[in-house]
Amino acid sequence: MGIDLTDVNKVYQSGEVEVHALKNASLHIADKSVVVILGPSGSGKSTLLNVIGGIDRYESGTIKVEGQTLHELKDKMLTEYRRHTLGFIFQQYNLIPTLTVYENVEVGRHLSENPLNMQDTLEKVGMWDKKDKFPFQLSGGEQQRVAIARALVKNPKILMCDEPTGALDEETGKKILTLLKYVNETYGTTVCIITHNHGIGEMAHSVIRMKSGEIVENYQNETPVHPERVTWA
Ligand SMILES: Nc1ncnc2c1ncn2[C@@H]1O[C@H](COP(=O)(O)OP(=O)(O)OP(=O)(O)O)[C@@H](O)[C@H]1O
Repeated sequence: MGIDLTDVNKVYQSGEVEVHALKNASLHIADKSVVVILGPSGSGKSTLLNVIGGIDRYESGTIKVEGQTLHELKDKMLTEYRRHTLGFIFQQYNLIPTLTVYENVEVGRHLSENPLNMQDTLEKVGMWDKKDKFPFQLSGGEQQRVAIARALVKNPKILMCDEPTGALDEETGKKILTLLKYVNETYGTTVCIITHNHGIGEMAHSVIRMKSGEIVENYQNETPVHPERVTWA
């Protein structure tokens, strides 16, 4: 089923000024694919992720995710949708500083009716041996692994990643991308990655490029490379 957008428009009212953040956006994202969304700052990448993620409402058009039409969902159903269908990962990890690694991941588990096993999830991201540490005791790459585990433990169909490697160096960033690819292959999770780093498109099944709120390019990549081999821009 995947994700389908048809003529989606999103306008932000900023004082007197209207910002047309999405202009007639239409696209299809295949189930179980890795999608990279590229574009300059302010081009609408996060807005696209937020409307698909049910964080933000849209003015017109249609978004269908796994057969559900988002604007038809009442608030309660939209909350359920965010909890069960989606996981989110951000550039700044957003871990709770007073909770251990294990406890941070438990937050994700409590949100889901059908969570994955805690130990298995923490082992998959390579953080089981650090489960009793606090975020300040971890490197950036380790914190991002915990954030991935927190999203993953919910057993989501779709993982939305907003600049997941934005705060990381090349070596660590590629390890995180390798982990996201592993999640895609192991669990069949659709992985959407927003980035400024063009090279990351090389690992994707499809690449979307945005400019001034429009999708100006959307192509399939027939030969995705291993994340370790992407050109780091
Ligand atoms: N809550 C908001 N209120 C008003 N304007 C907003 C809001 N969120 C985004 N915008 C505007 O919408 C446009 C698209 O923003 P968006 O964050 O989607 O871009 P982006 O491509 O993700 O940028 P970046 O790469 O810098 O994160 C920008 O002009 C931005 O200023």
